[in-house]
Amino acid sequence: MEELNVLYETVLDRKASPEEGSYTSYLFGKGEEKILKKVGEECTEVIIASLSQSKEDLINEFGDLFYHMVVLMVEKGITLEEISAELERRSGKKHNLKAERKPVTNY
Ligand SMILES: N=c1c2ncn([C@@H]3O[C@H](COP(=O)(O)OP(=O)(O)OP(=O)(O)O)[C@@H](O)[C@H]3O)c2ncn1[C@@H]1O[C@H](COP(=O)(O)O)[C@@H](O)[C@H]1O
Repeated sequence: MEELNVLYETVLDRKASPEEGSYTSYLFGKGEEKILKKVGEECTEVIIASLSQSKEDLINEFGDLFYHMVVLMVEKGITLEEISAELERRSGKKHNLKAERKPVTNY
Protein backbone atom coordinates (compact mmCIF):
# COMPACT_ATOMS: atom_id res chain seq x y z
CA MET A 1 0.00 0.00 0.00
CA GLU A 2 2.06 2.91 -1.32
CA GLU A 3 -0.34 5.49 0.21
CA LEU A 4 0.49 4.16 3.66
CA ASN A 5 4.22 4.72 3.04
CA VAL A 6 3.53 8.26 1.81
CA LEU A 7 1.33 8.96 4.84
CA TYR A 8 3.99 7.57 7.18
CA GLU A 9 6.69 9.76 5.61
CA THR A 10 4.44 12.86 5.84
CA VAL A 11 3.66 12.19 9.50
CA LEU A 12 7.35 11.57 10.23
CA ASP A 13 8.15 14.88 8.57
CA ARG A 14 5.50 16.72 10.63
CA LYS A 15 7.11 15.33 13.82
CA ALA A 16 10.58 16.46 12.75
CA SER A 17 9.41 19.83 11.39
CA PRO A 18 6.08 21.01 12.85
CA GLU A 19 3.94 23.07 10.46
CA GLU A 20 1.41 25.71 11.32
CA GLY A 21 -2.17 24.63 10.61
CA SER A 22 -1.14 20.96 10.46
CA TYR A 23 -3.44 18.66 12.45
CA THR A 24 -0.58 16.16 12.76
CA SER A 25 1.69 18.81 14.28
CA TYR A 26 -1.16 19.76 16.62
CA LEU A 27 -1.42 16.12 17.79
CA PHE A 28 2.34 15.78 18.35
CA GLY A 29 2.27 19.08 20.23
CA LYS A 30 -0.44 17.76 22.55
CA GLY A 31 1.53 14.59 23.26
CA GLU A 32 1.07 10.87 23.61
CA GLU A 33 -1.99 10.95 25.85
CA LYS A 34 -3.96 12.95 23.26
CA ILE A 35 -2.82 10.62 20.45
CA LEU A 36 -3.90 7.56 22.46
CA LYS A 37 -7.28 9.19 23.13
CA LYS A 38 -7.75 9.79 19.41
CA VAL A 39 -6.82 6.19 18.55
CA GLY A 40 -9.39 5.00 21.10
CA GLU A 41 -12.05 7.32 19.69
CA GLU A 42 -11.38 6.24 16.13
CA CYS A 43 -11.58 2.54 17.12
CA THR A 44 -14.99 3.21 18.63
CA GLU A 45 -16.09 5.05 15.49
CA VAL A 46 -15.07 2.07 13.36
CA ILE A 47 -17.17 -0.19 15.60
CA ILE A 48 -20.19 2.11 15.40
CA ALA A 49 -19.88 2.44 11.61
CA SER A 50 -19.56 -1.36 11.30
CA LEU A 51 -22.78 -1.85 13.19
CA SER A 52 -24.97 0.85 11.72
CA GLN A 53 -23.48 2.74 8.81
CA SER A 54 -22.77 2.31 5.12
CA LYS A 55 -19.66 0.71 3.65
CA GLU A 56 -18.56 4.18 2.50
CA ASP A 57 -18.82 5.54 6.06
CA LEU A 58 -16.93 2.52 7.38
CA ILE A 59 -14.11 3.03 4.86
CA ASN A 60 -13.96 6.67 5.94
CA GLU A 61 -13.67 5.65 9.61
CA PHE A 62 -10.97 3.07 8.78
CA GLY A 63 -9.09 5.92 7.05
CA ASP A 64 -9.24 7.98 10.25
CA LEU A 65 -8.13 5.00 12.33
CA PHE A 66 -5.20 4.17 10.02
CA TYR A 67 -4.07 7.80 10.12
CA HIS A 68 -4.17 8.01 13.92
CA MET A 69 -2.43 4.63 14.21
CA VAL A 70 0.37 5.95 11.99
CA VAL A 71 0.66 9.04 14.22
CA LEU A 72 0.96 6.75 17.27
CA MET A 73 3.54 4.55 15.50
CA VAL A 74 5.68 7.59 14.70
CA GLU A 75 5.27 8.88 18.27
CA LYS A 76 6.50 5.52 19.58
CA GLY A 77 9.30 5.18 17.01
CA ILE A 78 7.77 2.15 15.29
CA THR A 79 8.24 1.78 11.54
CA LEU A 80 5.96 0.20 8.94
CA GLU A 81 8.81 -2.22 8.18
CA GLU A 82 8.75 -3.45 11.78
CA ILE A 83 5.01 -4.15 11.59
CA SER A 84 5.49 -5.81 8.23
CA ALA A 85 8.30 -8.00 9.64
CA GLU A 86 6.07 -9.03 12.56
CA LEU A 87 3.23 -10.03 10.21
CA GLU A 88 5.69 -11.93 8.03
CA ARG A 89 7.09 -13.72 11.09
CA ARG A 90 3.55 -14.77 12.07
CA SER A 91 2.77 -15.98 8.61
CA GLY A 92 5.96 -18.07 8.58
CA LYS A 93 5.09 -19.43 12.01
CA LYS A 94 1.68 -20.50 10.72
CA HIS A 95 3.30 -22.46 7.88
CA ASN A 96 5.65 -24.14 10.36
CA LEU A 97 2.74 -24.98 12.64
CA LYS A 98 0.92 -26.60 9.72
CA ALA A 99 3.98 -28.68 8.83
CA GLU A 100 4.32 -29.80 12.45
CA ARG A 101 0.66 -30.77 12.79
CA LYS A 102 0.26 -34.48 13.56
CA PRO A 103 -1.99 -36.58 11.28
CA VAL A 104 -5.44 -37.26 12.71
CA THR A 105 -5.99 -40.87 13.74
CA ASN A 106 -9.43 -42.36 14.33
CA TYR A 107 -8.96 -45.09 16.88
N1 LIG B 1 -5.08 11.23 6.92
C1 LIG B 1 -5.18 12.27 7.60
C2 LIG B 1 -6.27 12.48 8.49
N2 LIG B 1 -7.33 11.71 8.81
C3 LIG B 1 -8.02 12.41 9.72
N3 LIG B 1 -7.43 13.59 9.97
C4 LIG B 1 -7.87 14.65 10.87
O1 LIG B 1 -8.26 14.08 12.07
C5 LIG B 1 -9.22 14.90 12.70
C6 LIG B 1 -10.24 13.98 13.31
O2 LIG B 1 -11.42 14.63 13.45
P1 LIG B 1 -12.18 14.65 14.81
O3 LIG B 1 -13.50 15.30 14.54
O4 LIG B 1 -12.15 13.30 15.43
O5 LIG B 1 -11.26 15.57 15.70
P2 LIG B 1 -11.27 17.12 15.86
O6 LIG B 1 -12.47 17.52 16.60
O7 LIG B 1 -11.01 17.81 14.54
O8 LIG B 1 -9.95 17.31 16.74
P3 LIG B 1 -9.72 16.95 18.27
O9 LIG B 1 -9.93 18.20 19.04
O10 LIG B 1 -10.62 15.81 18.68
O11 LIG B 1 -8.29 16.54 18.28
C7 LIG B 1 -9.76 15.86 11.62
O12 LIG B 1 -9.33 17.16 11.90
C8 LIG B 1 -9.11 15.35 10.35
O13 LIG B 1 -8.75 16.39 9.48
C9 LIG B 1 -6.32 13.67 9.24
N4 LIG B 1 -5.36 14.63 9.15
C10 LIG B 1 -4.33 14.42 8.30
N5 LIG B 1 -4.22 13.28 7.52
C11 LIG B 1 -3.05 13.08 6.64
O14 LIG B 1 -1.93 13.67 7.21
C12 LIG B 1 -1.26 14.46 6.23
C13 LIG B 1 -0.71 15.70 6.89
O15 LIG B 1 -1.79 16.48 7.32
P4 LIG B 1 -1.54 17.81 8.18
O16 LIG B 1 -0.79 17.41 9.37
O17 LIG B 1 -2.90 18.34 8.52
O18 LIG B 1 -0.74 18.73 7.31
C14 LIG B 1 -2.31 14.81 5.17
O19 LIG B 1 -1.71 14.86 3.94
C15 LIG B 1 -3.26 13.65 5.24
O20 LIG B 1 -2.82 12.71 4.31
